[in-house]
Amino acid sequence: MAEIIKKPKVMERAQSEVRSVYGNKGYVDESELHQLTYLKCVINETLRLHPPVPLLIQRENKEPCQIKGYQIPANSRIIINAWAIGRDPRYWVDAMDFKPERFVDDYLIDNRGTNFEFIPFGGGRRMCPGIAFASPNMELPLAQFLYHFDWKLPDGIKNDELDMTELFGITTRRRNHLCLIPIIVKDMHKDNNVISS
Ligand code: HEM
Repeated sequence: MAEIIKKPKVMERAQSEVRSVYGNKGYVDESELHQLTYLKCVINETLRLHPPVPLLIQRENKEPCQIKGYQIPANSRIIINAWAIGRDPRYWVDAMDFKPERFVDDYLIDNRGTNFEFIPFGGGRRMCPGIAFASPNMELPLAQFLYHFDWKLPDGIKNDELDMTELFGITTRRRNHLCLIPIIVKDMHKDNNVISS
């Protein structure tokens, strides 16, 4: 929500996708989530710039090995910086910009650990087993937010001035709560009487 409130065009495209897929149904459920292809790109782009587990889980190598000329002795503790990889200009055009379209254009980049430039859930045999549970749990609430409400920033805050500072740790989160104003879209509910007034 923080990234898309800063980019009105992204907000507009994501909202229009959710609203056209769910139409006058009056609510968003799991049944059509597979059709929200742009929304999935928004989530992937968010995971690229803000991976919740930025350093994955540490690995230890049993055998010595060599990677790109570096000798790695046995029993080294190896930390993989997924956060930095997701922002590396060698792998990403306009690396610091929030552009969900990059995943539309290059849809073959997925988040399942096969594209090493994008590993928000890690990779290999210890990658996150919760991915199938996590994905709809991000998609569903975000789609509901975008279907039922228009959103604006509180008075006095401009899009490009929104504080995006993060607190780093084993997991990463915003330093300050995101404060947004929801404006309910009543037309969405007219056939279903979800809103009584
Ligand atoms: C957006 C949500 C989530 C993200 C970004 C995420 C990310 C990750 C990452 C990066 C790892 C380390 C993988 C590696 O080092 O290769 C991990 C491990 C793990 N995750 Fe998640 N995770 C999420 C949600 C979940 C959920 C919902 C569950 C459980 C229902 C879960 C369960 C686990 C477990 C058990 C591990 C340890 C796996 C192992 O060491 O074998 N995660 N996760």
